[in-house]
Amino acid sequence: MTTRPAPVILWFRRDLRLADNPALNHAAETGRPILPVYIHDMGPGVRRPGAASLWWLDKSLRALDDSLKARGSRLILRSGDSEGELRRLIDETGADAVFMNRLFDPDAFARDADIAHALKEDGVEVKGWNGSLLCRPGGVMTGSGGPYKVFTPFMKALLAKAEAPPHTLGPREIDTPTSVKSEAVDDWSLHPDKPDWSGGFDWTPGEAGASEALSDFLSKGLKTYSVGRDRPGEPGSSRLSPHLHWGELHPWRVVEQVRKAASDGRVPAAEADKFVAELGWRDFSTQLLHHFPRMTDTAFRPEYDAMPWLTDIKGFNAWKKGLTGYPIVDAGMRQLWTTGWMHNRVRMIVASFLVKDLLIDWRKGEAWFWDTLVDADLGNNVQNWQWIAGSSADASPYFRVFNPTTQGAKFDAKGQYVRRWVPEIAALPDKWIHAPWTAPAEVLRDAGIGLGRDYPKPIVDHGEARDRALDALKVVTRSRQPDDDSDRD
Ligand SMILES: Cc1cc2nc3c(=O)[nH]c(=O)nc-3n(C[C@H](O)[C@H](O)[C@H](O)COP(=O)(O)OP(=O)(O)OC[C@H]3O[C@@H](n4cnc5c(N)ncnc54)[C@H](O)[C@@H]3O)c2cc1C
Repeated sequence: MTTRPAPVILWFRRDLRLADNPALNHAAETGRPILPVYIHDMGPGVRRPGAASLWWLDKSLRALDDSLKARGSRLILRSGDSEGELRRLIDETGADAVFMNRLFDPDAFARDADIAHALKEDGVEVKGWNGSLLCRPGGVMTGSGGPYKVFTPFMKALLAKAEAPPHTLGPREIDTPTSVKSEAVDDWSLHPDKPDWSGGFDWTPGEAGASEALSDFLSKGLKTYSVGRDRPGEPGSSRLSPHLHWGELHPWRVVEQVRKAASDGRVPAAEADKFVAELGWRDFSTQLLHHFPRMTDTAFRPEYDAMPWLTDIKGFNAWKKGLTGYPIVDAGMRQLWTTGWMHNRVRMIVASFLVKDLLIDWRKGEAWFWDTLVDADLGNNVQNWQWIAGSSADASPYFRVFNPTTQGAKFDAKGQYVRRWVPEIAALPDKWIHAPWTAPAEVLRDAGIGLGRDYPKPIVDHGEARDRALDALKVVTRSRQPDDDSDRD
């Protein structure tokens, strides 16, 4: 009688795909049965996903299960403490190996290291790979051996050193023992219900949805990406962020396809390069957080923790609800709430408004984004919020204050974006769409708008708020001079 070899546990986390999945490929190479498992661990230690992320997870797990079933396998679902559930599965099945793609967020990384250490002590083989970044943190370091703190040299070094792994589709058949019990995703209540505000989430989570989004972008937005990515009223960016966050496609596949579009002459090379550079911010943010884990809660530049933030509950609520009286800010916050996503240019504008015009701590904004974004990602969210606050490593200086009116006029000149998300002022002519309070009384009357009745008057005067922010900054540093509007590039 032949005994079945001990299975390998394939621990899925934020790598919810079968193609280009190093842990899956290595598990398949062992020739042993594979136990694909996802553990829903909402315990302390690692930041829990926000509500919009859980919405995504719900759908992505179902899609992954379908893909596994098509290969003769299935996704085993367990909930509870990660180490405890892995041990339970090991006891139940006799598995003696755990393969995973690494998470690089500091808390998850530390937890996984503890789990690996403990399991190895008990004779279990534990192995991890990079399946989510162009280059694992630490893969490129400065000449003096430290982590990069400035984006441009980081990206240059990354592109010079890191190599795309070969494209793989994963095994055609996956042998998974049928006797192992799984929980049901329905029982996890990941989809919001009190209230269910996800009616406007127009996304297709999962590997197939990610491929579709990439194809769509290659044939449309990429051609004019460098300009289009800054036009919130047009579909100019890839919208790949939630797919990338959940690991539904490998970033190197994205880079390869984008570069191929350029080498085939379908898009200008400069557009492809610009896109790859933006994608690099994802690696940059993650490696920064990995090397400086305190960044999740404290300013990268510690002097910024002395900022005299205000507790402005009314202002914070107006910001969250999209009722600040600044149309581009309100449009962004409503897009976020309705769709679980916000355009990058507008993320910068609304973040600057919160941190500078309202003088509210960036951590409050980061937490709101964390709960409401389908692409909420610790490295990207924390790094970008600190970038806006001026406290990150390679940050926009604090004295650069985004002017919501001129930003709106520049990047949403015809007001398409604002009209879509702030319909109560849609009838205003373009000239006043980004500053309704400056419109003459008869223009407002003709457009049927009563300011303060149909749409709020600005909750702060931007000029005064800017001066107040710069005053507050004096607490932090007296060495910099005030400047005007900021553009990231
Ligand atoms: C305050 C603030 C908070 C943010 N929070 C997040 C977050 O939680 N999760 C997140 O994925 N992005 C975050 N971003 C970055 C950026 O806004 C989004 O990645 C982008 O809007 C996603 O849309 P896209 O996929 O169409 O981007 P594209 O322009 O098509 O870019 C392609 C990919 O590159 C990466 N990327 C692009 N810009 C950035 C950037 N500035 N930083 C890091 N990666 C980038 C993303 O993975 C993105 O999907 C934040 C930006 C700001 C200003």
